[in-house]
Amino acid sequence: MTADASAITARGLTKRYGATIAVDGLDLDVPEGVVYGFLGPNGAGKTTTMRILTGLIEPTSGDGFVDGVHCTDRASLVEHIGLLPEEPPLYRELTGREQLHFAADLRDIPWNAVEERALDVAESLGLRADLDRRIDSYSKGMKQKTAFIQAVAHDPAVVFLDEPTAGLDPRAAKALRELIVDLAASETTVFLSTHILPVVEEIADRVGVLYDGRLVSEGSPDGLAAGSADGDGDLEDAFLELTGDPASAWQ
Ligand SMILES: Nc1ncnc2c1ncn2[C@@H]1O[C@H](COP(=O)(O)OP(=O)(O)OP(=O)(O)O)[C@@H](O)[C@H]1O
Repeated sequence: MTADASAITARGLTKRYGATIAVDGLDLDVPEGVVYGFLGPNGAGKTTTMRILTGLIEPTSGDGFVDGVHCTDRASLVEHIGLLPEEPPLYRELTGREQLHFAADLRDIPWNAVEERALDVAESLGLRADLDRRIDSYSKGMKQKTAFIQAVAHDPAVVFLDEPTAGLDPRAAKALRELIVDLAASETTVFLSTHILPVVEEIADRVGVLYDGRLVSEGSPDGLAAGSADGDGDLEDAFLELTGDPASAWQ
């Protein structure tokens, strides 16, 4: 199979853990320069999908391409992608600035090639003044900001974000949403996994809903909401209908 023009393509992507099928024959086509909201209930397979597409684990079968690079070609993939995982890997004994240097080094990118962009993002998130403090003195939100900067500083073609606003105060969360929209406006593709549906309604161009490892619906946030049973529901109504019986959903 060859890559096509999509930023992200998956064909029959499958991941099994023993008897558990975490991702089950997933087909995806994410166009370039969009914010793609990747939704699904706990255990649906979102993290597993992102781990496959970012080369952290290999699929059991099927293919995935990101910016034209096969997901098992980890060495090539690294310059094309940025990843903010659920539990960001940060070295507590480094300062924020040293951590960002280190992340650039890992990609073989000189710090001066990413410095301006990294500092701009730090400024937008209100972290710039704290960059010379050690990470072990950072709050949860400050660590999250550092991890986000680390994911985007090298200007990758595709950024994978897992709950990027976790731990951020309302001002920082707003700034981060604006940064995500700016990324897409500059042709970066943002693959956004979150349970915060209003964020998806606000900033996603397309939404895919995963359930039991399968894509059960895809479209614009408005399109999905309009597809809910009464036709005038919101994304939450559509999500609950697509992923279980809304009458039995916890209120
Ligand atoms: N390393 C692993 N070993 C065994 N099972 C796993 C492993 N990783 C994930 N799973 C299983 O795969 C399924 C999908 O998990 P995954 O973490 O991808 O879901 P998720 O959609 O990201 O969930 P959440 O919203 O809770 O983060 C779950 O049944 C989970 O228990």
